[in-house]
Amino acid sequence: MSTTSMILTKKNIIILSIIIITIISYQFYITSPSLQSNTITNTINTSGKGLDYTELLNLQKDLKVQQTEIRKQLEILKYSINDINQQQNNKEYNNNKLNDEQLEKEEEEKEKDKEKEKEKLEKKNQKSNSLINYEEKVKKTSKEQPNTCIPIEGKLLCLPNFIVIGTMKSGTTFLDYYLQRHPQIAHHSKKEIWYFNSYYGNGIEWYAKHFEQYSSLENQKLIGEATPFYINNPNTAPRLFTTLKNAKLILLLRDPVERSLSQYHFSIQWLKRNKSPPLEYSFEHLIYEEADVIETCIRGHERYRDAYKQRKEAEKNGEIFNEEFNLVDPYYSLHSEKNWTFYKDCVRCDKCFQTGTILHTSGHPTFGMLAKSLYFEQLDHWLNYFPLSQIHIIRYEDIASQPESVLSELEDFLDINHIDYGEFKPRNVVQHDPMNDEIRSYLINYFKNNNEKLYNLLNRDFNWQK
Ligand SMILES: Nc1ncnc2c1ncn2[C@@H]1O[C@H](COP(=O)(O)OS(=O)(=O)O)[C@@H](OP(=O)(O)O)[C@H]1O
Repeated sequence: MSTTSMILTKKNIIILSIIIITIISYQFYITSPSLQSNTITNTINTSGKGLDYTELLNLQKDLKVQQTEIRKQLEILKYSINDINQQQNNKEYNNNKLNDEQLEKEEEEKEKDKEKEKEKLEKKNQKSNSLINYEEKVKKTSKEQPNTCIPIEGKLLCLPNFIVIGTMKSGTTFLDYYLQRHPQIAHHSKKEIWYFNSYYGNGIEWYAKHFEQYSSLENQKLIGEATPFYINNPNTAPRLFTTLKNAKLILLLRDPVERSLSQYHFSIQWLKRNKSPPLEYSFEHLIYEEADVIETCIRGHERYRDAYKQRKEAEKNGEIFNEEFNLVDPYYSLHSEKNWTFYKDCVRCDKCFQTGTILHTSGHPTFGMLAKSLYFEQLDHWLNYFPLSQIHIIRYEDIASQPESVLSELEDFLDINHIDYGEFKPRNVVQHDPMNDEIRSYLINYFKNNNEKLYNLLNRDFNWQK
């Protein structure tokens, strides 16, 4: 029972008692012998005579009747109070009973929950124990470099222990082709899985299923893949770190001037292959345009950030701000009709102001011909997650000219045997004319600073065009 209803009941009792007492008193007053006796006394006093004996007897009789009546009423009142108290007690009892039952139920449910938690924990422990066992076993069997394996439905799915993270158009297909021929390296279903940049949401099991798996851990091989777009996607490094923080990383870097041109010709082919409209713009046109966008969108980010803030603020206040925003954004009006997400992202979201995000914006294969070649900025971001000692950097020009010695060094890095790969043939070649001198010197100049920074960071001269 709630406190309020208790108070109400007590209040009711008091009110009832007052009413009954009032009624009785009133009755008593009307029939009161004292009232009569007052009259009698008055009579005695005024007449000067006393009452006779019969009158006194009658008075006494009346008094007794009144007394009995009062007693009766009091009895009734007592019963009523008892009754109310009884009812109240019953209610309290019932409520207590209900509370007890509820408490019992809650206790039971708590117990059940505890049991469930216990079961879950036991299952989890069993799982992690089996993982530990597997890992221990793999450690014993594959010497230096244990695979990261996950037990799924009674089977063990093993994940890469090395990943080629970039960069696009730097001989990644060539490298992957020969690594796949090494007997200590497991086969994959395709070179580029795009898990850490695009398909992360598909889950680790999806990723693991792209690699050849072995029933016996004794035969376990090294596992690897090569997605050139990992390096320029800012999400990849943190995702890779949380999933495979011990994976060995391989990065191919090519003279950025040549890399940009290679990407341009790749784009022409890609559009043809995908039956898209052909590229209307020359290499030069796109290079100058992108340089302009990078300058205003990344380097001049403050101006855009302010415009973006203003726009958000206006939207919050229910204002329509597109007109004004477009005025401060020359690229939006210039490129909106092309529907290229590169420019839209640049002017419309603040995440593109982080260096790196704009570098991976997809939507068109020509995007980032310059940006993808700014290696220092990309690597700088990766070094927040992986130590340099974990990243084996290969100069494209070296693998192109002396593949044998480059692969031999890589075998050492991966801790696998040296093998004879036979004859080397270029892979993924796109025939194209060289660039003209004007754009070449523009590009050499464009990449100069960034290249210098890279050389300093790695303490290595890549000897690219100066
Ligand atoms: N052995 C050898 N020697 C010299 N050059 C070679 C070799 N193998 C591949 N290549 C050149 O590498 C370019 C393709 O790089 P990728 O395979 O990384 O491209 S992709 O990002 O996977 O599309 C592509 O460059 P371009 O021809 O300039 O476009 C290939 O010709």
